[in-house]
Amino acid sequence: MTAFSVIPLLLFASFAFATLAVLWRLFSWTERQANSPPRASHVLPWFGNIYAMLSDPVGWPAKMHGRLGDAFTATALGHNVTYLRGQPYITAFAKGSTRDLDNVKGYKRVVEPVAGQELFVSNLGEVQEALDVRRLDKMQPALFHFIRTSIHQSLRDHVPPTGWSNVITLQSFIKPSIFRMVCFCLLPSEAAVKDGDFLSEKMLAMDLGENLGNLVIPWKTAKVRMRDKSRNDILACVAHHALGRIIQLLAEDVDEPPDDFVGHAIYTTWTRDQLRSASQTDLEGFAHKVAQRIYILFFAGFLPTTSRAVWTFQDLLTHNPAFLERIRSDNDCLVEDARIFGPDAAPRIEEHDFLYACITESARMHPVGAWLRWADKPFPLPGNGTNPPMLIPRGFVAVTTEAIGFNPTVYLGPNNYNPERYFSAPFVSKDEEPSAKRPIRLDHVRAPPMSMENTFQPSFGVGAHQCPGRLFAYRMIATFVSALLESFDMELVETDANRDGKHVAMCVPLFGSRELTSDITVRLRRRDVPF
Ligand code: HEM
Repeated sequence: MTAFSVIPLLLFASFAFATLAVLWRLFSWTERQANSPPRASHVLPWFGNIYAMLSDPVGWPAKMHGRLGDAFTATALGHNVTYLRGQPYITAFAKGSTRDLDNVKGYKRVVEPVAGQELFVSNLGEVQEALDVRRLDKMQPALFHFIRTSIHQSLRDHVPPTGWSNVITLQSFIKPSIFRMVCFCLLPSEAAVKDGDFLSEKMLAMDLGENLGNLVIPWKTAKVRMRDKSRNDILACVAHHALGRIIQLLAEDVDEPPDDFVGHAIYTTWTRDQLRSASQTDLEGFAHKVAQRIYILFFAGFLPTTSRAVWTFQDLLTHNPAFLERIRSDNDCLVEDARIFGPDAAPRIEEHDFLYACITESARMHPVGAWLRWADKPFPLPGNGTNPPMLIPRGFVAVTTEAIGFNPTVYLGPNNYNPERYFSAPFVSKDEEPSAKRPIRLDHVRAPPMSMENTFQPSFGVGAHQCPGRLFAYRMIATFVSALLESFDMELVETDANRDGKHVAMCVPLFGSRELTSDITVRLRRRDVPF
C-alpha cells in the first residue's frame, strides 16, 4: 500500500471515530437523569476518564470535585464511577455500604486482575477474630525477638561494630522485614523462619511497578506469566505448611481454636470429624484452600503496611527531629521496663503511645486513597445543607480519603505533619468513649480504631468493611521501629530527593495510594546491645 492510499484511509478513520465520539456524547447526555450527579467530561467513548483516573488517582478526583461539586460521575471502561466528598455524603456512603453498596462486587471487578480470584475465597471475619488484641498481645514477645534477630542478621555486615555505617537504603530492608513479620504471624512460626525469605522474594517479584499496562492488556504478557508463577509458588509453599499444621491438629486433641492463625483457620472451617475422615487428597485440598486465604492476606496486608512503615520513617526523619527523639526515649523506657522481667524480655509495644500517633499521622497524610463499593441499582444519596438528594447511577461508588484526611475543619493545619494533634481536642483520649451525639467521629483515638461502629479514620476504610487488619498492621510497624531503634542510632543522609520533605511519591492507581519512590537514605550506628 502506498503513502497516498494510507492518508485518505487515516482521514476516513479519524472522521468516523470523531463522529462516533460525538454520537456517544449525545447518547450519554440524553441518558442522564435530572437528579443524577454531574458528569466529568471525556472524549473517548467507553474508555471515558480512565487515563486521568489511572495517571492521577488522587489529584484528578480532587480537581473534579473542585469543578463539579461534592458528587460527580466519571466513566471508566464502560462503567460509571461516582466520587463522593464531604462528611454528610461520606456518612451516607458508610451507612449504605452494608445494604445497597456492595464492596466485594466493587473490589472483585478491580482487584481480581491483580490479586487473582483467591481474594474471594477469603473469610475476612477471621482476620478480625484471629488477630484480635488478646492474640496479638500473646504473640508480641515472640514477634519482637523474631524481627530483632532478623534485623541483626540483615545489618550485621553493613554496620561496623563501632562508628557510623555507610549509607543504607531503609526501604531495602523495611519491605522484607515487614513481610517476614506477616509470615511469622500468619504461618506457623517455623515456616516463617524457614521460608520467609523465599516467600518475601516471590511477593516482591509480583509488584507491578511501572508495568500497570499489564492490567488492561487482555493477553498474558511475560510479566503476567511471571506473576502467575510467583503466585503458584507462594500457594504451594503455604499449602505445604498448612498441610503440616492440619496433620499436627489431628494428632492433638484441642477443644478451643488454637492461637496461631493457620490453626485457627483450620479449626474454624472443618470439624475434627471432617478432618479425621478426609482422604490424603481431601486434606491437600483443604490445605490449598487455607493457602489461598492466606495468600490474599499477604496481598491485602503486606503492601499497605510496608508503604505505611516507609512513610512513618520518612516523616520522622524529615520533619521535626524532636518527634524522633521522643520515640527513641519512649522506646528506651519501654525496653528498660521490660528488662525488669529478664535480660531478654520484649518491650510492651502496645504502650508506645506516641509512636502509634506518628503511625496514625503518616497514614492520614499518605492514605490508601479510595474506598470502593458497587451499586447494583441506582443508589439514593440523601441531600444535605448545600446539596440536593441525588440518585447515584449503577456502577462504582468511590470516596477518596484525601477528602477526609485533609479536611481543615477536622485537622487543623492539615498539611502539617503533627502527631501531637491526637493528644488534644477534637481527638479524645484512648480511654474515652466517642460521644453518642456524634456516632461517627474522625480518629477518635490515636491508635487504630477499636470500634468499627464509632470511628471514621480515613486510612482504614469505613463501615462494615473497614480494614480488619489494622491492629495487626500497627503492631508490625511499631514492633519493627522499636526493634530497630533499640539496636541502632539512626541519622538521615540528605539527598536532593529527600531534603526538606521534597521526596518523590508515586500514586498507585488501584487504591490511589501514595507510595514513596525515592530512597530513604540513612546511616546507622550500633547501640549497646548484644549482636
Ligand atoms: C497500614 C496498613 C493497612 C492499611 C492502610 C489498610 C487499609 C485498608 C483499607 C482502606 C481497606 C478498605 C476499607 C473499605 O473499603 O472501607 C482495607 C480492607 C481490608 N484490609 Fe487492610 N489495610 C492495612 C493492613 C492490613 C493488614 C495487615 C491486613 C491483614 C493481614 C488487612 C486486611 C484487609 C482486608 C481482609 C480487607 C477487606 C475488608 C472487607 O472488605 O471486609 N489490611 N484495608
